[in-house]
Amino acid sequence: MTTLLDWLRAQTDDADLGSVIVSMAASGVEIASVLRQAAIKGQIGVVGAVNVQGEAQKALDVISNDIVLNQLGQNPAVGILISEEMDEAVEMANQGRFIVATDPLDGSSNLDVNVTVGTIFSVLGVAGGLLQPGRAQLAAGYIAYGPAINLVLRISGDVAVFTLDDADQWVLTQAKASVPDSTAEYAINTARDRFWDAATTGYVRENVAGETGPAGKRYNMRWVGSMVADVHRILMRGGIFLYPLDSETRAKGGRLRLLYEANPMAWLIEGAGGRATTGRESLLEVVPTGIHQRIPVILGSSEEVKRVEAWYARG
Ligand SMILES: O=P(O)(O)OC[C@H]1O[C@](O)(COP(=O)(O)O)[C@@H](O)[C@@H]1O
Ligand SMILES: [Mg+2]
Ligand SMILES: [Mg+2]
Repeated sequence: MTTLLDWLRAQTDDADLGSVIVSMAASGVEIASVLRQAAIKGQIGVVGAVNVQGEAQKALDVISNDIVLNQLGQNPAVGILISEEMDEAVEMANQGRFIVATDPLDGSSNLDVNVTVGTIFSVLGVAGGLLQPGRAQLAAGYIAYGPAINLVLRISGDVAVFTLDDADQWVLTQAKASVPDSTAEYAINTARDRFWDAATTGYVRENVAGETGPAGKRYNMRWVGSMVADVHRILMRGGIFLYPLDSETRAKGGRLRLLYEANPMAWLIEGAGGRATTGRESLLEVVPTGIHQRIPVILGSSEEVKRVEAWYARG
């Protein structure tokens, strides 16, 4: 049995970097426990309400953020925390060498219906400043809270998958996740069809045409609505995920966040042999202009991502 600590020791000589990942993994164990019992404790679907003990109830997004803040606050290696749930970057008292950017609870609209959600994180060096391109990441990962609880990690080599056991230990269950180059499965919110640009519309129409279209094969569509769950499926068996720029999200720059959704997922997908783009440039090359910047995201099996890029290159 290979544990998370065994794997970290083999992956990096930097014990501080390893400790940041251990802190995120510990946050995941705590968040998993909160999610398991949230309905019992009346924490599902209520914000600003008061529970039976008369305590103010906090949304699970906020509870998850507090857990990460507390775990990282105890780690001397962490200098700065950027979170979807906090307007400003927080300078940690320890003034450590690492920045962590996190979406503490991704897919939270799925909580009410007991569908997989996750925690996403990216690790950068403090010396590079807050606005570093994804290519500068030192490590990235996510925790998927599904039927099994998985921690998926990449430092700079292979993408590894761990599963939480009954003793709250992370056990390595896949040493090298690999995204196949080709796929017949795509993920996009098709209810946004009327807002799409020509490239997205063109690509999806070809897929819907299946074996009668230019792709010459039948496709299937899957959309969980939790990026973590959709990306996990792609890491496990291939596929493509699209949250493109559309006429409704254009003014904001997209839907998903660059620092703590797009970049860590792109880092993992590329590490597993896949590809990640905005449609017009490599996601990992984008230099952020703000910590909560949004970005179009297209990632997954390389042949499919290249097909979308070809559509964008047409105009
Ligand atoms: O509501 P839509 O258009 O299906 O968007 C779903 C996307 O939004 C997200 O839920 C955004 O994440 P948060 O839940 O962290 O805000 C992604 O996980 C998911 O891919
Ligand atoms: Mg999210
Ligand atoms: Mg979130």
